[in-house]
Amino acid sequence: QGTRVGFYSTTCPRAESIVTSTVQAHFKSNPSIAPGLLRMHFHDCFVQGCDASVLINGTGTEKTSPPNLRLRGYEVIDDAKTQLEAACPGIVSCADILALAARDSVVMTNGPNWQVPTGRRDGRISVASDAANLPGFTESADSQKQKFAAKGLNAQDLVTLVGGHTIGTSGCQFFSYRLYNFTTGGNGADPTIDRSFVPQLQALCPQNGDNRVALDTGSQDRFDASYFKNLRTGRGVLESDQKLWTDASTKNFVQRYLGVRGLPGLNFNVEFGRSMVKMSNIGVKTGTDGEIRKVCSAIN
Ligand code: HEM
Ligand SMILES: [Ca+2]
Ligand SMILES: [Ca+2]
Repeated sequence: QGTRVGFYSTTCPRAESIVTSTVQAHFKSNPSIAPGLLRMHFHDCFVQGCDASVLINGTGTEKTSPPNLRLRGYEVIDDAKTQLEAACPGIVSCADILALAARDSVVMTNGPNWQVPTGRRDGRISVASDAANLPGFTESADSQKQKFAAKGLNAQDLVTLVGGHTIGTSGCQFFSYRLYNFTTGGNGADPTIDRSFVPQLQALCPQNGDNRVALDTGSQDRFDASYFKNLRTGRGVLESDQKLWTDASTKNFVQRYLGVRGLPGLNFNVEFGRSMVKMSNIGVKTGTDGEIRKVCSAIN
């Protein structure tokens, strides 16, 4: 008894199309909800499984933990839920809405489409300290691999899923320490950053400023393999991203996405869908576990 494609086909046949049209409507007025929803699904799955625990409001819930403070797109999930409760009350879980919305977000940014198994139920626990499961932006490749392995995801899944950084932005606060006084001597920047990229990032992130900067320079709105090219040329924005090029095993997967000669090629679009299905099945509650929330921001 796990998740399956088409779980709502008889109980709420319009479930998936309602989610898609809602994401589409919000995306039209604000394209930044696409990266927002993709990231939110990842942050949900890594804490208590994909159970919408990240959506709960209140003191001390996951939402209030540092990695989740900048999540975007809650209003999209709430909007879809309102419409789904009108169409099929008590049937569609918030966890499934988020999993479907993450897929739709990738499709809307010209990425691959894939079938999302559904049937997740919503959790009743949301505790800020559990968000420590999430990898941090200074994390070594080894430690990133460990945190993914703890969720049943291998090194290929890690490289593939972090490839989600092909869309969206980061606040300067998560990488400006790499630009100023990171080392003494030279330009003071992290030596793994491409030398000509340093002044560009410094201009976008003056000391003490906090702008948002593309994680995939030159291609932040498009779901493509450009992110991996940027890792090769030292243009990874987050320290954790650039480390995927330093570590031998993760570098190998990056190179396979780049189609480096002599290595078996990998297709980013195909693998992304596969790894997303794995990620969106982490710790799922099904059957009579958990509940179907009435409102996504509160336990029933
Ligand atoms: C080692 C693992 C990861 C680390 C350390 C990491 C860290 C970060 C950080 C620090 C940001 C910037 C947040 C902000 O300023 O708002 C970010 C953004 C983002 N992350 Fe990750 N991330 C990781 C893995 C993933 C995965 C697996 C996905 C999706 C499958 C993902 C999707 C995104 C997206 C789409 C954004 C842009 C969000 C936006 O524009 O609102 N990340 N990540
Ligand atoms: Ca969760
Ligand atoms: Ca891109």
